[in-house]
Amino acid sequence: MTSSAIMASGLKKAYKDKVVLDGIDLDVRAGTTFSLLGPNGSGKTTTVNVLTTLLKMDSGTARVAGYDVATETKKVRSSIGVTGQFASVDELLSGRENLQLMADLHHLRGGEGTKIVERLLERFDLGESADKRSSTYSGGMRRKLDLAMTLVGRPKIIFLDEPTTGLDPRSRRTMWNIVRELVADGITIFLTTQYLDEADNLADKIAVLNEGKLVAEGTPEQLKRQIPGSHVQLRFGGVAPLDAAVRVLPGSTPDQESLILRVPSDGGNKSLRALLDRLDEYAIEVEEFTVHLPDLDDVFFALTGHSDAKSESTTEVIAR
Ligand SMILES: Nc1ncnc2c1ncn2[C@@H]1O[C@H](COP(=O)(O)OP(=O)(O)OP(=O)(O)O)[C@@H](O)[C@H]1O
Repeated sequence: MTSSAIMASGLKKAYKDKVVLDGIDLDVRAGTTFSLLGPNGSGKTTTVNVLTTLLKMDSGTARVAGYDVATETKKVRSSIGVTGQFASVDELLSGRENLQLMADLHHLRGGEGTKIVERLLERFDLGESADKRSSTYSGGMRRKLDLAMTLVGRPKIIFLDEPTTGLDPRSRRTMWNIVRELVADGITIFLTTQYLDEADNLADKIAVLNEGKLVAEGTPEQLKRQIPGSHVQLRFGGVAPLDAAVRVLPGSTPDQESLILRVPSDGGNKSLRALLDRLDEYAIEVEEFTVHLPDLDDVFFALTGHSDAKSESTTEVIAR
């Protein structure tokens, strides 16, 4: 049976007269990845701070690992791990020393602590640099060490606050794989991110936060289905083939300046083939053929009116 790892109802938080969270409800199933997606300043970190007991909410209720965040802070804290944008790594210490320090803080004495530290160094591929000062580590290594430090306490729920902001694509992928492994081990992940592709790749469920309110919630597929944006773009070498295509492709929208024709399509093989056959039938030459499937970027834009969330495009360009 799946149960809720995190439940929140009517979370509100304001700084003076600035409302930052305006009645947030959350239900995160145990053993899943939940992503809170939102642009800069939308309230993601504030939500994490409330749920991790670092910040008191003004009103509402929240339970994490079954404990009340307002009255059972110690129990909440012992069930969770938190890694933030500002890692808790002590730069003067080596990777091994940082991990050992965490083992000591969790009272893992002697052999047990050492065993866990060695296992984590190996798991996170930090063995070779284990005895180097962590100030010499790359951004990706530091994030990995930070997460490894969190795991020393064997948390059931991990809050990852923008874990890949500022990382290069390779380090991001490594971090994503680590997150997947943690979930496979039964850990619940609460992930905040500004990256649409990150939420798309990792999350079982996404909630979109905008100006302190949840504006949408669902699986990545459910969110994408809300936006009927799929279409094909055809670029022509001149006005004559563009006009000819408009005549034979009903529902299409031409842009005379860029010589681009936008044709509604579900993007499936069958309809793409039919479209190309029709162009061939009328001997209309196309310079470029692009399939645009709606992605979370479209969803995000439609819901928030912002396009400042970052994503890798899912647009496929087929030059003819
Ligand atoms: N201590 C504070 N005092 C006053 N305003 C604050 C405080 N902390 C946060 N805010 C404001 O609350 C809003 C939400 O901030 P928050 O850090 O939760 O957003 P975020 O979605 O995590 O943004 P980012 O992606 O930039 O980290 C912002 O407008 C921020 O300026």
